[in-house]
Amino acid sequence: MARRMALFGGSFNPPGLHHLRIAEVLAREFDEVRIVPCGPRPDKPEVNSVPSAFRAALCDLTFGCLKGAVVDLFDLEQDTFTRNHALEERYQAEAEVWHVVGADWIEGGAQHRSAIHTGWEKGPELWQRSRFAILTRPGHTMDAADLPPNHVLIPLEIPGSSTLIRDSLLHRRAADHLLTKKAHRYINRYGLYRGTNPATWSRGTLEDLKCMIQTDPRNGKSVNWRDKFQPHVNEDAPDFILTLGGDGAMLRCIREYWRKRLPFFGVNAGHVGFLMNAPDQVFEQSFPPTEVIFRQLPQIYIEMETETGEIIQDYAFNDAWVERSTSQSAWLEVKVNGISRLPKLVSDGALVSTAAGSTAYARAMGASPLLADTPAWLLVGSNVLEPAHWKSALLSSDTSVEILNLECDKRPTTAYVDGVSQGAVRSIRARLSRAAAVELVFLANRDMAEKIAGIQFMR
Ligand SMILES: Nc1ncnc2c1ncn2[C@@H]1O[C@H](COP(=O)(O)OP(=O)(O)OP(=O)(O)O)[C@@H](O)[C@H]1O
Ligand SMILES: O=C(O)c1ccc[n+]([C@@H]2O[C@H](COP(=O)([O-])O)[C@@H](O)[C@H]2O)c1
Repeated sequence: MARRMALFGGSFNPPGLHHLRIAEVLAREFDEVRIVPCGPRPDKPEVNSVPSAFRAALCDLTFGCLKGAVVDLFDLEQDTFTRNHALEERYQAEAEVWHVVGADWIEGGAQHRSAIHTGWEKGPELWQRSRFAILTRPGHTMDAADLPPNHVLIPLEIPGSSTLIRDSLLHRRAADHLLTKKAHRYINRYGLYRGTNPATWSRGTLEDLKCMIQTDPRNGKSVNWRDKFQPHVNEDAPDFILTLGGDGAMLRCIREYWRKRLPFFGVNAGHVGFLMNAPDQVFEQSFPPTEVIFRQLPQIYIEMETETGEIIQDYAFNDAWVERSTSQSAWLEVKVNGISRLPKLVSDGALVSTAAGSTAYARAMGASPLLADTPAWLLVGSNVLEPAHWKSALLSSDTSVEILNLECDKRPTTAYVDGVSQGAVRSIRARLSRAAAVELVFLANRDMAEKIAGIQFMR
């Protein structure tokens, strides 16, 4: 029998407990539930009220632990709305696709006047030929004559809507019974849906919370520290991730676990530890610390074109770069927002870095470090021969950058993402991600801002 996929699209603005309950029922009925939060949509302008990165995190936080559920962040990352007919085409090679909709979408179906007929692209055609999983919904009576030809009925009595959640949050009414605990905590941290601009950092606490621990097996100090923190571990339901090691260990940990959307609290067992907290300060107070600062930091979204023309996507927390693979210097072209700004860059390579990563390789290559919440990122050349004296550029958050190898055969280049080799590439395209962000946590009096001050004023 074919694998059956429930395609559960929606604005999930925000995703609530009602959505999770629905997804749990779907996960019992289908082999997979593919959850697709939509990007900007002409029929739902309110989805733009909260930046996509927050909506993406909330979807991961709400559905991430549900077995059989997969959250597809494509639309949020690409800032688009993929219509259901296109989603069906995208997924049909993987499974038999069933479009999930609430009963509100099929009212008037018998007269070919349902919202699917009138509001979906190719609606009438899909109505006839596609498969639908119809959810009964309190407040919406369902007439059997309105059902589409190929359907399964999922009888539910789950009250709730995102409109109600948004309204409760806006008017400062309790919403904890409408959201998962993790999503509620996250919404409060960044002041989402309050009618004001969301924050990118906030003060808070880790007190009484449980963690999962990641150590660096090659770092004895980090492995020895594990026992100290063992009483605070709950591997099954952690509230934050405790990383013991250096910045490299933190980068590896972020690469592996960022989709858990849990805050990362690092304790430095390495050298620089820019992404980490200092061990003496952590050990001198109770654990988990009562006063901390949470910072939501964007990742870089990267598309790399390999030598065979394949496009590979990835995310970088600190930086991504292209480097010469042989003794020949690299000849690169750099385009910014599609405009060729450096038609021929002769160098060892070129790097893009987030503000959070600006204290690492970007700084070593001569760029100024940026405060972590600077709404900007960096492009930096490595050992630049031509154009003489060009070193780096500060980029605004909505800038896209393309680095192209002008002589792939004679002067091959390799790409690196957060220090991990991605093999030979012809080009990379990069911009700040709209869907991938990471939360780092610092002791309140030793936050990242304080560390930057230390670098800038040589302390
Ligand atoms: N309580 C519910 N019972 C059954 N179906 C629901 C319920 N809430 C939402 N749905 C269905 O889930 C899908 C995604 O919903 P969506 O994200 O738009 O949620 P919503 O809570 O209805 O949002 P909003 O209130 O912003 O319109 C839609 O097909 C919708 O009909
Ligand atoms: O395909 C379309 O043109 C189309 C237009 C509007 C809505 N939809 C789908 O309808 C579903 C429910 O949407 P909503 O508004 O309740 O979030 C969801 O899967 C959307 O992708 C689809």
